[in-house]
Amino acid sequence: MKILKVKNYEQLSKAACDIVTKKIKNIEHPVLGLATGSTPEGLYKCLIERYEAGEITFANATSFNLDEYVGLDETHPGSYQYYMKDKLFNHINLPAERAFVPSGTDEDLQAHCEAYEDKIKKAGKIDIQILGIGINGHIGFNEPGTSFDSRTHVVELDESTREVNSRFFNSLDEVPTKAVTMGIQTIMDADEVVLIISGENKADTVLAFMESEISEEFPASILKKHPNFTLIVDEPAYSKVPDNIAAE
Ligand SMILES: O=P(O)(O)OC[C@H]1O[C@](O)(CO)[C@@H](O)[C@@H]1O
Repeated sequence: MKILKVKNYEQLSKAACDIVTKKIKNIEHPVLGLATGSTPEGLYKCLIERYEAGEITFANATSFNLDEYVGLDETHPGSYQYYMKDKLFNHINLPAERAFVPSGTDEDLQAHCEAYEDKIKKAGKIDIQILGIGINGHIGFNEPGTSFDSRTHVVELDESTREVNSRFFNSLDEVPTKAVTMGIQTIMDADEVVLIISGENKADTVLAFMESEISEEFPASILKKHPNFTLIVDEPAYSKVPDNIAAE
């Protein structure tokens, strides 16, 4: 595990943007694994700026998003399809037919999950997977207790996750109870994984991550076993980690 400690959210977004930019420039047909939530917004702004400046192109890229709420389609402002269009896809030249986000409205969600895995396989592999983390250690929507062997599947969301994410909805009642998410094994199969964590409200989560044994009770802990994993964390998020916890 490599840890990149940076001062603030701006530097965190730039550090993640530099890593993704390098991949895009060095790989002929890059396959990007993308995340939603508040944390990657700065990364997406930076990628848009570099695209607009002519520094990078997404013409040969493919992307796969981590997750989507069950029951929300792309017209719902709380859906991740809407988020991705709004925050990134509408502003770059990534071909729409290669910008994959799981569907939360497919009639046969089980078949959809299997087809999503097949699409990733067909694309080769995910070259770089961007991740955020939930306060309970979830990655994608893989809540505590999810098998490390899991592939894309339908999950029941933890109440704590629904509460935290209710800020994107008018009320808690509107937050779906289920989601489709890439599995933990799907994430671990990526060539490179970058976890970005920012802000004081994630300080307990970062401490729990740093102290965690590898356990399905704290899904992100498995990332410590990934051969090419970088944690990018800002000072407020790292503020509770004592000096005696070694950062490799
Ligand atoms: O960046 P945020 O908004 O804290 O979200 C953290 C994580 O939660 C999710 O949005 C799912 O709840 C993940 O996809 C994301 O990485």
